[in-house]
Amino acid sequence: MRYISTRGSAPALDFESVTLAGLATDGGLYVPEKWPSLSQDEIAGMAGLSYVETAVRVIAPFVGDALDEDALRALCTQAYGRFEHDAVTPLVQLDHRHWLLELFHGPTLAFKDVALQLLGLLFERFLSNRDTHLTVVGATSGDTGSAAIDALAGRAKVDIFMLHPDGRVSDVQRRQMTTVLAPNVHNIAIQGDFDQAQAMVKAMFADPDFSGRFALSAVNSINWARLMAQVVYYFYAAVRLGAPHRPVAFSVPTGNFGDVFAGYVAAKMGLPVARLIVATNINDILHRALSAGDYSQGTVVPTATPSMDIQVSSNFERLLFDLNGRDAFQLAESMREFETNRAISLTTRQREGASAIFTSARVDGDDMQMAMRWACERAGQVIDPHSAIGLAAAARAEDLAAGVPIVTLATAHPAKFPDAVERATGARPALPPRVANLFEREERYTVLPATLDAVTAYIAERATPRG
Ligand SMILES: Cc1ncc(COP(=O)(O)O)c(C=O)c1O
Ligand SMILES: N[C@@H](CCOP(=O)(O)O)C(=O)O
Repeated sequence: MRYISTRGSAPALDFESVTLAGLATDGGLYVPEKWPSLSQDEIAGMAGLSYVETAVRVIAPFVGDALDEDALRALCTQAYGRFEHDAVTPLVQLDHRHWLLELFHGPTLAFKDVALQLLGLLFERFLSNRDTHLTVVGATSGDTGSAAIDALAGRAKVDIFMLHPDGRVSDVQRRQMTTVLAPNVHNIAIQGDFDQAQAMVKAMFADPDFSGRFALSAVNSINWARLMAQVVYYFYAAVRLGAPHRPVAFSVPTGNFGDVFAGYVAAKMGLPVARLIVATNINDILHRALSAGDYSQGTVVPTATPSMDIQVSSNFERLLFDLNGRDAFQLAESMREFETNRAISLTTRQREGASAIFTSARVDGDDMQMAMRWACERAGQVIDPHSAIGLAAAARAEDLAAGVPIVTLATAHPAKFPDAVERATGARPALPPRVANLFEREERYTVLPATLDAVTAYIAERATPRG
């Protein structure tokens, strides 16, 4: 399998190189040259398989000869062995139509663990044969940071520098990052928002001097391997609900468009996905783009769903590329226009292609709270505010054919957002035992202004040059 950049002027790479590279050198995002497909029989053959075996079948076409099947199985077994639920990502029924796909049973209690536990192991394996020291730079609105730090803390040949928006993540999210004191972990709180942090990360990749001195890599969903690992749970859930003989819809709380793009990839591979519902909070660039073709950056408004407080959704570029006939020249033009004007309009072709599978909904704080209360009172489930945005959007999908189950992705454990959960339901969720002493641990992080100079100087002083 080869990977090409959405902007067309970076070299095509194999799986190992694309995993280590993260972002393409032309500023684009890597996608497989061709979507692999699984036949209806192959999908039917996933019935009853464990999560690990499902992962091996879904991931194998993407890794090519970088890993043989036994090696892939060993990595998946190790990665998902750290999850606290035997099913890894269990399905929970809410009523006759609605289901929750619980993605938060990993070490840091959010869906990011599903991909990052595997990515940490892939980095280790691919670095073991190379004389390279990796400098991972990442941006987080709360969950990617802790999951990536857990996956990489203490590993040889890699340093991680994680930027989070100062004061705009929950206390649990911040402490999950800042109490990891391994010497290769560097937490930076920037005095700005997530979009500024993400823009700085991309600028570091685009700076030939900086990226020439350090072997940069990414743990955000700009890294293809992140999305690849997330495709698995769409198959796992849909097969349990009757796929390939029955189509299934998914409602996905969305920020950077990574999780829901993984659902699009599953559909491209042959999974019968009836619909992908893109659920945003009031930071609604994706809802405006999908409902009106208006992809224009607004100001980020802090909400009770901080992980979705994003107004530039990196992975939307992957969708725009695919929907416009993979025309890299046109896409690069559009992205240049976006970088200059902070706005683009979707082409008719892109809008029509998107509407064949995506719908979207903007969910405000009141509707989010109502969904949390509904889940608690009617279905006995305490859910986190991000998952509630997804559930509220799912409840609006009244036009879906009868008999199509709607699976809402439950992206974080409610205990990561105890204040918001308590406000909505009156119940304060306790931290699970694996993180119970979080508030007693020492924290370490550095606050920096949201300027590229300040952040690159900080990193350059501490990072190890490429080998
Ligand atoms: C809890 C939670 N829900 C939803 C999202 C949105 O996911 P994505 O950025 O992949 O759209 C995030 C952050 O990414 C998150 O941390
Ligand atoms: N919500 C995310 C933002 C970064 O998204 P990613 O999926 O691209 O890493 C977070 O929790 O950090």
